[in-house]
Amino acid sequence: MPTINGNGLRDRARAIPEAAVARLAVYLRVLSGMREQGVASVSSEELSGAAGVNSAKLRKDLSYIGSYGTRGVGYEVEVLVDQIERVLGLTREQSVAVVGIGNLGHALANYGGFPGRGFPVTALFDVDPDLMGVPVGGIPVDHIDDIPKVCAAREVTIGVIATPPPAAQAVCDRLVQAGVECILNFAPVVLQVPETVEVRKVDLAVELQILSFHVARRADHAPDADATPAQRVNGNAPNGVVVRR
Ligand SMILES: NC(=O)c1ccc[n+]([C@@H]2O[C@H](COP(=O)([O-])OP(=O)(O)OC[C@H]3O[C@@H](n4cnc5c(N)ncnc54)[C@H](O)[C@@H]3O)[C@@H](O)[C@H]2O)c1
Repeated sequence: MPTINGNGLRDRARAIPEAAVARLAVYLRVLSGMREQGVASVSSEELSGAAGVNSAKLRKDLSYIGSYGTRGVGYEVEVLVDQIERVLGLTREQSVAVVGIGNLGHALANYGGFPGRGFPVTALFDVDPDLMGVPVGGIPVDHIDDIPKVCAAREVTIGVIATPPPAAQAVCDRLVQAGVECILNFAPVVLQVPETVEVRKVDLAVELQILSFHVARRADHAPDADATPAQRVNGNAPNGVVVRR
């Protein structure tokens, strides 16, 4: 199985489309589970089925990182995990700070799934006096004035913003001034950052709208397009006639 490393890997990583990067992260999650179960090799069909993408797309995605598999054997799980981790920059842990410890911040801080994926939450910040020093998920909440000191001491590389929208830009500026170069923003605002800083925005409402679009489009193309979803599930058209499939 051809592999690439060093500069070659970094050059290739720069050329990978954003959507493929997101799928590589999904393959990594699936492959890590397989590795835990002692699976040594996996076919592209098995991996694509488990990841929920078609196998042609999977092979194309893996070709971006120079992994083509072996006919009749497939991909070596251990090797593929290592390659994807290196392309995604996961060879060292990324320490995460969450700012805004309200409903969302509490959920993120208490979620136990991040450390195992290489993203331990190590710092929490808020402005609410009642929260200062209170442990959430085992980590005491600090005031945002302490962002520079705490982020430096805990080597924070990723800042998660879970504040109300009006506070998000100022919080982002503080994180950037503290040397944090990756921001995951949950607040529904567009953040201004220097070119050296990467921002990803999470908006569940947008995801729901995309789902809604797909459902609506599928319904438009269905033979019983005028039926309600319940009628389609039951096989009944609006006029009470049973639809045959
Ligand atoms: N992206 C999504 O899908 C999604 C989903 C839910 C919520 N949100 C967004 O996440 C944010 C948080 O939502 P929530 O329900 O947890 O709100 P919340 O009101 O429960 O919590 C907000 C927290 O931020 C703190 N805060 C306020 N100003 C601050 C500042 N300047 N610095 C640091 N902390 C500050 C508050 O004290 C509070 O603890 C909102 O912007 C909301 O719109 C996004």
